[in-house]
Amino acid sequence: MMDRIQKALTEKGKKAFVPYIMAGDGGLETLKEKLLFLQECGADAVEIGIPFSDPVADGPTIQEAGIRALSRGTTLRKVLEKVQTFKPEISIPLILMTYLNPLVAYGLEKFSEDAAESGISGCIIPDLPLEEEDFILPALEEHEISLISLVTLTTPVERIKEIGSKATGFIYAVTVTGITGARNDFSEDLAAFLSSIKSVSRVPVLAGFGVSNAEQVREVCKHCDGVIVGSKIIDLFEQGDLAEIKRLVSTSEGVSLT
Ligand SMILES: O=P(O)(O)OC[C@@H](O)[C@@H](O)c1c[nH]c2ccccc12
Repeated sequence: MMDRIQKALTEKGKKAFVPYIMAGDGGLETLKEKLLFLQECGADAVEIGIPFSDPVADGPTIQEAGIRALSRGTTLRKVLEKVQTFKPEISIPLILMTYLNPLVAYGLEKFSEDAAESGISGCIIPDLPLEEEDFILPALEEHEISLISLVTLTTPVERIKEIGSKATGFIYAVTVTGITGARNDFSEDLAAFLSSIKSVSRVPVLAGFGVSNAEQVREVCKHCDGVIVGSKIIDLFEQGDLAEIKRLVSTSEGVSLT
């Protein structure tokens, strides 16, 4: 059975575009307007980052956004409470990107319950290894929250197969060896990497890390089902360039699913 995220990413018959924003960057009161704007631009889901003091996978742009958000006192609890206030206005799936620590501090059961209450459809937890998934999976499953799996260029084939057979929501294919942030070009192996994941995955495969312009969106989308764009979206919100965000998000409009 398709879960809510899978459905949203495939039902339009086009490649998916999933922007990432940092909750609390610019103040938590801007979260609603940013989400509504992205939804209106045609985003198929939004990844909401929870700021954390030791964000091991984050590049400079996301780290700085996280520091800005933390300095305004943003916490996981406040984010969930805020999202709950405008939940009826959001029709696209919201996916939380958080490291494990804030979840453990919150309490896994309580978190899953509150997240579901706020309408959260999925979670990305980059520092949770596959072998430890059972730590949180039952609580998430009970509340119909998908745990999104990450696959990187260095993930062995056998492991990709295992992830592909179990994945829910979508598979997040990390397109670079390193941290988040804009890049000029991708690995030559990118096409092969993405096709190998697609061949074993029962859910859509979305690629992220380093995608920062329309040309890259089109290029990467040739080999998978959609893209995730973080640092560039954060920069554009910082600059107040909403027109460019709209243009970038709509790039995937014209690219059909293959
Ligand atoms: O910023 P980029 O290069 O566009 O990549 C997306 C990324 O920022 C977002 O998905 C993300 C932010 N922090 C993460 C940690 C792990 C995995 C993914 C993420």
